[in-house]
Amino acid sequence: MAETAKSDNKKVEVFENDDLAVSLASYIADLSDKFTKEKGSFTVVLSGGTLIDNIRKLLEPPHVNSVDWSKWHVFWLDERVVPKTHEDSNYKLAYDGFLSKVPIPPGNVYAINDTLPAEGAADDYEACLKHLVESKVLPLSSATGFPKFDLMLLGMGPDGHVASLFPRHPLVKENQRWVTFIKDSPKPPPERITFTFPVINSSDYIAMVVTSTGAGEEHAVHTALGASENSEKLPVELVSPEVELKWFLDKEAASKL
Ligand SMILES: O=C(O)[C@H](O)[C@@H](O)[C@H](O)[C@H](O)COP(=O)(O)O
Repeated sequence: MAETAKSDNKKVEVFENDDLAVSLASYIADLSDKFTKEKGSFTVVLSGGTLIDNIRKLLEPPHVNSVDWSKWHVFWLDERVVPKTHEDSNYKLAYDGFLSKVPIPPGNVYAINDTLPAEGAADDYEACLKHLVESKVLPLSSATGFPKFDLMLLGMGPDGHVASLFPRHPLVKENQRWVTFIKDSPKPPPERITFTFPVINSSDYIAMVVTSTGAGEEHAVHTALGASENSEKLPVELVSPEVELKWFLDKEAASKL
């Protein structure tokens, strides 16, 4: 389990078996503790996909009892435009697998408005973030002017996408909006809302969690962390938070490094 500092704020760790989930839970719990002590709250952004399963160890001792869940504020990096009860909903995935099992105040869980079409849902989520800036739950980054989250938990698709920001899609370059929408996502379902890169990169900490699904994640990991010569960067290569980017890789995802 060698740790390699790839640059000043980037760390890469490779794990076997359950070690990834154990280490990721400790990482999240430590940051929860740090931010709760420093500012009385912890703002966490979830992804869909395999991420919720990978944070499962937070539901076990010691973390389930020691984390101050009442201080958590939970957001989504991206969400599918479907009802919250739908099998494709990232909210449902997180609720069933995580949120229903910890005492986070329901008012601190910021889900998409699932009664709106994609464009309206993105506007609504951005308005929700603006309200939280006004009420001082979210600060603005002094470096970028975009909202600053404490920790974002990212997954990565085999094509190198993060959130719902896909390779060669114009949304990758969006630099005004905080939250935007996509109606032609190459990964189904097609309609989603997503945080934009300026918001992603204004966060303090990002955990990039990649566990192989057998779909070829190791190639995008190699492009992002190996000696890639590609001129056009994959979305995952554009991730650059303000304090620390930490990669959690399983052996298969790291097999081409
Ligand atoms: O709504 C989604 O599809 C997810 O939020 C998505 O952005 C996910 O994080 C990546 O696609 C990685 O997915 P896996 O973890 O399943 O590889």
